[in-house]
Amino acid sequence: MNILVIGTGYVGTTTGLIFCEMGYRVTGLDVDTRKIKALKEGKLHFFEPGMEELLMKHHQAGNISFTKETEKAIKENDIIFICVGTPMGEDGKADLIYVKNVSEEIGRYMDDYKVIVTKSTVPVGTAEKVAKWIESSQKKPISLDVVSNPEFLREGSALKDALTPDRIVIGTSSEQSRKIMRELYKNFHCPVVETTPKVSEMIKYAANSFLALKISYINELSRLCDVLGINVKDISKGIGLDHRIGAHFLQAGLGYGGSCFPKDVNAFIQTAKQHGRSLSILESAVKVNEEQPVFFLDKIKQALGGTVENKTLAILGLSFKANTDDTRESPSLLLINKLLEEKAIVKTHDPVAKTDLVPQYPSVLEAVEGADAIILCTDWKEYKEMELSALKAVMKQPYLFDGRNMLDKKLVDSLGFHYVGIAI
Ligand SMILES: NC(=O)c1ccc[n+]([C@@H]2O[C@H](COP(=O)([O-])OP(=O)(O)OC[C@H]3O[C@@H](n4cnc5c(N)ncnc54)[C@H](O)[C@@H]3O)[C@@H](O)[C@H]2O)c1
Ligand SMILES: O=c1ccn([C@@H]2O[C@H](COP(=O)(O)OP(=O)(O)O[C@H]3O[C@H](CO)[C@@H](O)[C@H](O)[C@H]3O)[C@@H](O)[C@H]2O)c(=O)[nH]1
Repeated sequence: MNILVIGTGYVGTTTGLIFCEMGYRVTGLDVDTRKIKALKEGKLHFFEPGMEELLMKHHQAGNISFTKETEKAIKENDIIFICVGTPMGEDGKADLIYVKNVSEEIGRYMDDYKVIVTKSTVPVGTAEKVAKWIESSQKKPISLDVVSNPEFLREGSALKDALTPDRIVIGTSSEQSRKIMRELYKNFHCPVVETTPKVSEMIKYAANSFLALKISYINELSRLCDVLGINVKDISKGIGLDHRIGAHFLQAGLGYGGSCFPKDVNAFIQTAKQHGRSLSILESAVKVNEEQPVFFLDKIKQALGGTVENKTLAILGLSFKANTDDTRESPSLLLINKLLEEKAIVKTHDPVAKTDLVPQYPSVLEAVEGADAIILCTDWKEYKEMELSALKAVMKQPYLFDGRNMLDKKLVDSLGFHYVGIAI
């Protein structure tokens, strides 16, 4: 069985590589010339720990190849994973244009039975649409099955998440494709949920939304903790030890960002609306998430005498979380824009992510030089290990705002800083 992944972004590339690890021959197809050129040389076009090494290994062994030749790639492969983007449309719904385009290409070029697997995060009912799009562009009827097999990897730990997942969800109504999917995943040691495409599609949205909800819950609690003089970390620990609640995704901060939670929570809300129902609990989670950077900005202004105008502020961290260069929906960029609106002078640093919004410096020391305050926005390990005394020596004022609650307040204060976290 040969595997084709369509879309060589985070999900497509990871999916391709994990199946190489399982002994399959994989082709990656993309319309982006720059990405394909890099991948063909064994180079990764995004930052993800450990992935470039694995790519090089399978590239050199001849297990993975990359192409822009759609027709040939579709004809030569039996199992096709759709891994294209499903960004948020203007109405908050998932925009399925890339999935539709790919489906029509598959229909146009397939010449024997194929299993089409949607790895992209797609709304309930999309598997049926994909089948219709494919069938309506076939020159003559050729059988196919569409399987929903959502991806649960996190950026920054993509390989580990994809190679050792908590579960695999396979949604199909055909016995033939179920057998093929079982065979594909036979060497994974985790529970496999076999279900219908609709259930599978909904599981993905329900999981992401639940995690986003957990984050918004602790973030809203953090605002109450702030006025009550309670350290929110003590609350996270105290409730997280209850196994029914669990300690994960209870870190208060600047709010969730990234290419998934914001768009998926919104799309799920829209799915409910389309069917005459509401997901009001998720609407609240979105509102809390939008308010959280504003809450933090107010704390910053309060500490700096009521305004940030003409203050030099060093933003540390641009990516939406550590270990990725992805800045999509990053709370850091949101905060930078708000600070610029309030006429602050903003400088920045990130170990890998880039921005054109404000001057970016190659070292933390250069970024904080002459600053009135450091604002920590991303939980990079190197920011936890910064030589704070050396930074203080080059700053105008020693303010440190920790938007990720990642430093030890007592220690930072003892070095002469004025430390402000999120309810800490
Ligand atoms: N990024 C994540 O951590 C993650 C995790 C789980 C699920 N997902 C979901 O997986 C999907 C893909 O996410 P991503 O982050 O990998 O997206 P991405 O934007 O990084 O990559 C998508 C790729 O698809 C390519 N593409 C678009 N149209 C194409 C076509 N007609 N033919 C060939 N290639 C085409 C694009 O050029 C791009 O390289 C989304 O639905 C997303 O919600 C993402
Ligand atoms: O306690 C926490 C945990 C996370 N975050 C933030 O939440 C966002 C998302 O983080 P994370 O979930 O680790 O990253 P993603 O790579 O976006 O992964 C999510 O989105 C993917 C795409 O759908 C799913 O596959 C993953 O299972 C899901 O965790 C980031 O801004 C984090 O800083 C917090 O603020 N507090």
